Amino acid sequence: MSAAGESLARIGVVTVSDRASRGEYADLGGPAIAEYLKEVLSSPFEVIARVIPDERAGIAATLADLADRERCCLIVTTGGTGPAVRDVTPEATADVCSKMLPGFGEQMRAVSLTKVATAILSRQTAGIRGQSLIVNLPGQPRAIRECLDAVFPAIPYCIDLLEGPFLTTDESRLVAFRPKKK
Ligand SMILES: Nc1ncnc2c1ncn2[C@@H]1O[C@H](COP(=O)(O)OP(=O)(O)OP(=O)(O)O)[C@@H](O)[C@H]1O
Ligand SMILES: Nc1nc2c(c(=O)[nH]1)N[C@H]1C(S)=C(S)[C@@H](COP(=O)(O)O)O[C@H]1N2
Repeated sequence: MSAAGESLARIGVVTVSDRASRGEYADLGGPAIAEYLKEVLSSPFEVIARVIPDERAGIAATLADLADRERCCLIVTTGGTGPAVRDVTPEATADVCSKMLPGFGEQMRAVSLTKVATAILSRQTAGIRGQSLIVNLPGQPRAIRECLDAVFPAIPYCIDLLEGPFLTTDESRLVAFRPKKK
């Protein structure tokens, strides 16, 4: 609990990139996700960040650890969603989830396609493991904001349904959608 009595949300940020994990280039994706969360969320949260190679078993183990041991209510990945041989983030996500939420990928691709024709190449998806929502984003750092803006309005309510922390947003930046209670 924070000083204000609100529970501190833990959010996992996973960069899946062979080259960033080897230090061949600086990871711009993970910090861009953390920056986005700082801009949009008005409730307290902390980020638990990982940078890992495009290995299916390692990605699955990282996602499971962030969900089960680190108790992250939300885990956002970047990279490894495309058609290349080593792009296996959606498969690793499905490996550890009990339910998939295909609407997230559909919505992110629909919005991204208005910006870039190659958005069709991303197989990005989302799913639930225990009380964690896992959302995939493409590796291009510039895709992060476009994709998160497309789906973030639904994320706080999804986390409510998983009985996680009550996330609030800076409404001058992004309005979260919660159906009215009857
Ligand atoms: N985390 C990152 N930080 C900075 N740039 C990135 C990152 N991930 C990807 N990129 C950039 O976006 C491009 C496309 O991303 P993609 O995930 O397809 O990379 P890749 O070619 O599979 O290589 P790698 O897995 O080594 O990042 C990369 O070639 C790189 O220029
Ligand atoms: N919004 C957005 N979506 C995007 C892109 C982008 O630049 N912006 N890049 C596309 C490209 S070029 C690829 S190959 C796929 C998969 O990228 P990944 O393998 O880095 O996850 O995401 C696509 N989706």
